[in-house]
Amino acid sequence: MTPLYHDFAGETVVVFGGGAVGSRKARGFDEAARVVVVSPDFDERLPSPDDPEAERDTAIELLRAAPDADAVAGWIDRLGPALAVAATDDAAVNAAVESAALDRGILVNRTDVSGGRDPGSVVVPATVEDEPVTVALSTGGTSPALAKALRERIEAEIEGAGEMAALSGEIREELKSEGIPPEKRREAVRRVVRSRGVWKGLQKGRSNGRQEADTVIEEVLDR
Ligand SMILES: C[C@@]1(CC(=O)O)C2=NC(=C\c3[nH]c(c(CCC(=O)O)c3CC(=O)O)Cc3[nH]c(c(CC(=O)O)c3CCC(=O)O)/C=C3\N/C(=C\2)[C@@H](CCC(=O)O)[C@]3(C)CC(=O)O)/[C@H]1CCC(=O)O
Ligand SMILES: NC(=O)c1ccc[n+]([C@@H]2O[C@H](COP(=O)([O-])OP(=O)(O)OC[C@H]3O[C@@H](n4cnc5c(N)ncnc54)[C@H](O)[C@@H]3O)[C@@H](O)[C@H]2O)c1
Repeated sequence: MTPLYHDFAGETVVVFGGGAVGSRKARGFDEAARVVVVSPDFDERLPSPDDPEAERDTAIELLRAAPDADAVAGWIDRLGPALAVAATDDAAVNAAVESAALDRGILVNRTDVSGGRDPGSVVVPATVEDEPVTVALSTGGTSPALAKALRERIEAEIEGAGEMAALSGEIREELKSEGIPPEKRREAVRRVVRSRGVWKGLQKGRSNGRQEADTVIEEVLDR
């Protein structure tokens, strides 16, 4: 397994099966892509297709249908997804989603199998986000429960990383535009992201973090 971050902007993700797992997958992709869930019934965490009052600010579309294994390929052809998620509780339907997707060169996520995978088959990792920082982790499909437990540890570990990314990114651009030689610039940025003082300062606010960072930078640049 090789981890990659994939941009699904402008793409369609189709999820077969609207139960607990299908619902979690749909909500995991809905910020990035148009998401279509095909299922005879839908988990309560998905907006009801029959409720005129339901909030429509989500990109999730619900299609009420229960295609059998033979009909799955036709649904995939009509919807034209970049990724198909097999999340029904019917192994034959999930297998049909996988083979139809692979035949068409479409990425596929089987939620009901772990371990070895066919080429083109993807695992959805446990994810921690502190924008723009994203940590994704997988146990190679061996132990989803461990992936979740590790994700909870990392959540605490990366607290504040989003602010640090923004600050150090800004400093990097400034030092570049000031014409600081690359070696010095790299050393300054490396020290900033490792500085306990800067991390602590950022907890109090961006300007505190910036002040701490400036001290570190001055030391490196000998100014
Ligand atoms: C990371 C996460 C993302 C997500 O799904 O969104 C995810 N599973 C999560 C949680 C979770 N899933 C399960 C439990 C119950 C405990 C347990 O059984 O272990 C828990 C924990 C819990 O709920 O507490 C059950 C389960 N999961 C799979 C099977 C099928 C099988 O093993 O054959 C079964 C048994 C079903 C059954 O027997 O009924 C399969 C997969 N689940 C994966 C991902 C992929 C491998 C990821 C990796 O490489 O580690 C893979 C292979 C396919 C895929 O879905 O891509 C999400 C964490 C969300 C978070 O961060 O909180
Ligand atoms: N990846 C994971 O994290 C994970 C976790 C638990 C379970 N699972 C596996 O994922 C599968 C789904 O789990 P769940 O808890 O969501 O089950 P569930 O029973 O809550 O949901 C299954 C959904 O699939 C729908 N469905 C059935 N036949 C269909 C068809 N022909 N076309 C479209 N939809 C159809 C059902 O109506 C239901 O809404 C199970 O096979 C289970 O082994 C995976």
